[in-house]
Amino acid sequence: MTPLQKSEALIEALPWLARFQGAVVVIKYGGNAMTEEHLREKFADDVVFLRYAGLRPVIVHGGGPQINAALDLHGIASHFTAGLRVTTPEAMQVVRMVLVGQVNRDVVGLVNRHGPFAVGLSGEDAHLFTAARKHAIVDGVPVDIGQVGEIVEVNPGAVRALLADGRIPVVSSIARGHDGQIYNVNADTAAAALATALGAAKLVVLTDVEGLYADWPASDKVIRRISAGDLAAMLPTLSSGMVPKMEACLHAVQGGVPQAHVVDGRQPHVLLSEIFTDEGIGTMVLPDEGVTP
Ligand SMILES: Nc1ncnc2c1ncn2[C@@H]1O[C@H](COP(=O)(O)OP(=O)(O)O)[C@@H](O)[C@H]1O
Ligand SMILES: CC(=O)N[C@@H](CCC(=O)OP(=O)(O)O)C(=O)O
Repeated sequence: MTPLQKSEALIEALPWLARFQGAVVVIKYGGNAMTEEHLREKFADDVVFLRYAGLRPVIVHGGGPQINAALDLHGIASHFTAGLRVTTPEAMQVVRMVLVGQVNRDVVGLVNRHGPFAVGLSGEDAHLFTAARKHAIVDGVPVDIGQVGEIVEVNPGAVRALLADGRIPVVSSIARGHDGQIYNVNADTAAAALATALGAAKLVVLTDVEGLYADWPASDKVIRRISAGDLAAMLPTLSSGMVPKMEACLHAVQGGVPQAHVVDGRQPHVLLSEIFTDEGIGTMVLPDEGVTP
């Protein structure tokens, strides 16, 4: 690249830099998107770039595959119902240990190679997330899935204080209940709840597929834009991990977040491509009035 091309690439970002100056962007970093070392470093570079560019990034991380590995090691069987891990009390201890003690630390460490930015939080801290026991709905019938929580209250004060101090909050999706128990919350759900509570300008969900496939697994045609109404109609047809993910995007947009994106975390620098270009990366969910047919 010549110096002129470099300058042109930078200046192309000007409209987005102006638009998102000071904006809070909540980034859901999925466990499947963090399996390769070189991609993890690029992800952290992107987040720090956003911070220096004047945005206020907040990371909510997952860790599904990392939890699976630890449960296997402990000889604890685990399965998913409607995209949610059935969580026994003994599995809950492992989930918390892996998310808060391992994955959170790894993400904080990657970001902090660049300076004193990242501060890790569990959703339990300062009552960030309060949850109630959630039941999965299978064929219209509520099914008990153990210590899985749905978020009933978000108290984002601690996150706001960190943002005001120029930090990058890194949040694990564990919540406390009014009943004193701890709950395992799907990380997409947690990210959407936090994006809504913070009045974020965007929710960006990094996963291991290109976006929402129109007719998965029969075809890999990616839906580029979808309205909240059309997504609500499509939800009952979705399977596995896409159920909580798309439900989360829908709730964020219905809760006032102007746009939610599902993007491919296996693509290097996908976060910068999404925020600073008009290339149509992944799937964008918009409020009903925001989608032109
Ligand atoms: N319609 C769909 N479009 C894309 N992926 C789908 C769809 N339905 C199910 N999936 C599956 O959902 C997975 C993503 O969910 P999940 O594994 O929970 O990701 P993450 O760990 O990033 O949260 C994809 O890898 C894919 O196998
Ligand atoms: C209730 C529930 O399913 N919790 C998830 C929490 C982690 C998560 O969501 O991780 P990913 O984003 O990598 O899928 C779990 O136990 O796997």
